[in-house]
Amino acid sequence: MVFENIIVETRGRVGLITLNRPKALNALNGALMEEVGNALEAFQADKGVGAVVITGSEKAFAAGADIKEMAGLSYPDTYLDDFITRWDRVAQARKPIIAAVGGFALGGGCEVAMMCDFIIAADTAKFGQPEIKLGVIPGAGGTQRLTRAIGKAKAMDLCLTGRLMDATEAERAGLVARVVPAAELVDTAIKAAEEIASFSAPAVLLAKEAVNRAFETSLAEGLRFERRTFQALFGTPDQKEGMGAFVEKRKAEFKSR
Ligand SMILES: CC(C)=CC(=O)SCCNC(=O)CCNC(=O)[C@H](O)C(C)(C)COP(=O)(O)OP(=O)(O)OC[C@H]1O[C@@H](n2cnc3c(N)ncnc32)[C@H](O)[C@@H]1OP(=O)(O)O
Repeated sequence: MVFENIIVETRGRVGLITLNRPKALNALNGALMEEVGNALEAFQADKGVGAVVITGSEKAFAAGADIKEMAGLSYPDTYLDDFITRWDRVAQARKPIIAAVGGFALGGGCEVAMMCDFIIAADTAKFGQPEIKLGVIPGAGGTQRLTRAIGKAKAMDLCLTGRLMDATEAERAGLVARVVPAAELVDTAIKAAEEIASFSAPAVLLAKEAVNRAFETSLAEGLRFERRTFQALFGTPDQKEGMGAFVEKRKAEFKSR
């Protein structure tokens, strides 16, 4: 598969997608997002890949949706084409995705990072939803995922003022899982993804599904889903291997079965 706006590689059992429109600070145009969706689908089909990392450049993870591409659109254009629906391929991916964010993650950039399962940020990262300065509001989850991640007060602050939040504040607020020195960003994310990929794939995918349930359903429903999923995993050879290896004081060798 040939990609023009992203670089796609595998590192061991990790799929790595690097957003690569440096002159536009990785502004997310239709072509780039189509390529990201296609790369994720290819990684989904590849049994050798257990987790994915999406990253950008040192200066920008992504400075948002491509304003130049959107500027001339009318309401019927945006409503009928609904281009952001195509971005949902990130949120709908079944394998875990880590966003490794350095530099700007603004507007759609912050939203794509939030579609991933967790964010590891460089100490240089800056997050924001500055759409208000463009006369619009976030359109790819910024008012919803951000509010669930950091709460109403901070989400309102960011969406209404358009101010940026640095990595320390983002970690304190709960948007970011870890902050690391910029030089260690991609290696740290790949190491975390490698660790995830070394576990039992059914357990990993179900853990992702169960955590996501917490955002979509009541506590009682979520707990029921978690309990049934936990119980079902006792039907897998990997549960026997994982617990057997602990008892026998050896490293588990999961077969994803
Ligand atoms: C998802 C939805 C529905 C909406 C959105 O995401 S709306 C977009 C939200 N993002 C923004 O509003 C950020 C826009 N960018 C900036 O404010 C600045 O570029 C910056 C603060 C991130 C960086 O400023 P800096 O002075 O360091 O760099 P620039 O000269 O401004 O940018 C370099 C180069 O990149 C182009 N660029 C940057 N962001 C975008 C973008 N979102 N869309 C299209 N192009 C972008 C910028 O125009 C410049 O290129 P040119 O010199 O060729 O114009």
